[in-house]
Amino acid sequence: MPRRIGILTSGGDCPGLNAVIRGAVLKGTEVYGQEFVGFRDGWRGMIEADFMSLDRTSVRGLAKEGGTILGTSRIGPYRTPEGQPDRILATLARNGIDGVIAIGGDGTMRAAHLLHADGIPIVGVPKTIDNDLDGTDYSFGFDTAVSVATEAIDRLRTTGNANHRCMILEVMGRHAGWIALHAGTAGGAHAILIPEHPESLEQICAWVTSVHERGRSPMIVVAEGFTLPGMTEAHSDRGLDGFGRPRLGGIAEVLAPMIAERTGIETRATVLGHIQRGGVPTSFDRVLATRLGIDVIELVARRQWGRMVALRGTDIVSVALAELQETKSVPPERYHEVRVLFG
Ligand SMILES: Nc1ncnc2c1ncn2[C@@H]1O[C@H](COP(=O)(O)OP(=O)(O)OP(=O)(O)O)[C@@H](O)[C@H]1O
Ligand SMILES: O=P(O)(O)OC[C@H]1O[C@](O)(CO)[C@@H](O)[C@@H]1O
Ligand SMILES: [Mg+2]
Repeated sequence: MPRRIGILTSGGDCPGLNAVIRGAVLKGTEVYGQEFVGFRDGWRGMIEADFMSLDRTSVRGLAKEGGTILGTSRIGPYRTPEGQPDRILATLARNGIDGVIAIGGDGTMRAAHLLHADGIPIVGVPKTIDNDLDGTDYSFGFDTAVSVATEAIDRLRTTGNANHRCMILEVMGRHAGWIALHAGTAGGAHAILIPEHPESLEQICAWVTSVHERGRSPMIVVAEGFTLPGMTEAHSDRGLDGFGRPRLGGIAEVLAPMIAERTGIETRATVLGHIQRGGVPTSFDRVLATRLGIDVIELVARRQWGRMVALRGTDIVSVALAELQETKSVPPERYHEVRVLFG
């Protein structure tokens, strides 16, 4: 039975991370008598042996807290001499750590898979507001982000209607438009634009015009990774993230003047940004995160390294990290199901 376990949170933060940590620590300490440490700032803490002790007291009241008490980062393994697997194994052994629980998104799970293949005892817990992680029906954080984005749509509608304007809300979603799809559907958007399904400017303007002609304020929801035909990459003018990828954001500001010019309708853009990632998790996300935290301890107890806990229907199951596909995209039929309501 692994006795001392290290936990880390990696990638963007996400409401529910603390609930996972609490669920895992409570189950592990109370049921299996395990001891826990928390690596600070994701993989960095594991690589540099920068960790804090996690006991029952340190996770008290955490189910409802946003962010992560451990901190997170996009600093990863393999990039420095200390980040090589043999050095990581030696660091873990030196500190008496028998296994690692990595809570993160698709990137974190890819890194965990590589580390497992290189001999590191590691299991995964899926998190991401983007809901783009394969292998799990939903990831916690998504429901919270959708709630925040839906409220933003409701608010933009009243000001849009008062001023007879077209309103555009930009939400997160680098490769997948799940937040846009769900929030846009919940908020009754007149068009939803997602990375998986390009729409032409002509089509977008036709929807906007038809809504305006009915005397309503057109409401468009766009995911940050959406591209117009002819754009080779998602809009980015904010430099690179900690892993060297372009930081997205701002496509709504690009679209607004184009739509205004073509339709003659005054158009305003709002970029929701990190507001959708902060704050308290919804009760759905608290329950999902807590269950994943509880159940990942079973993987650890049975030394089922190289696996990730996941939601399948209403059950928590586990899947091999090796079997995860690149991105869980919005399927065409899910998009076309709501597209018939656009305009
Ligand atoms: N293929 C990879 N090889 C090695 N390390 C990786 C790999 N992919 C990701 N990582 C490491 O894991 C970190 C977390 O991944 P990433 O930044 O993609 O966030 P994520 O876990 O997908 O979460 P989210 O997308 O929700 O923010 C990266 O910043 C990087 O340090
Ligand atoms: O500003 P940061 O922390 O790099 O995060 C932005 C990215 O994080 C995500 O929200 C995933 O958490 C992506 O949709 C977005 O591109
Ligand atoms: Mg990701």
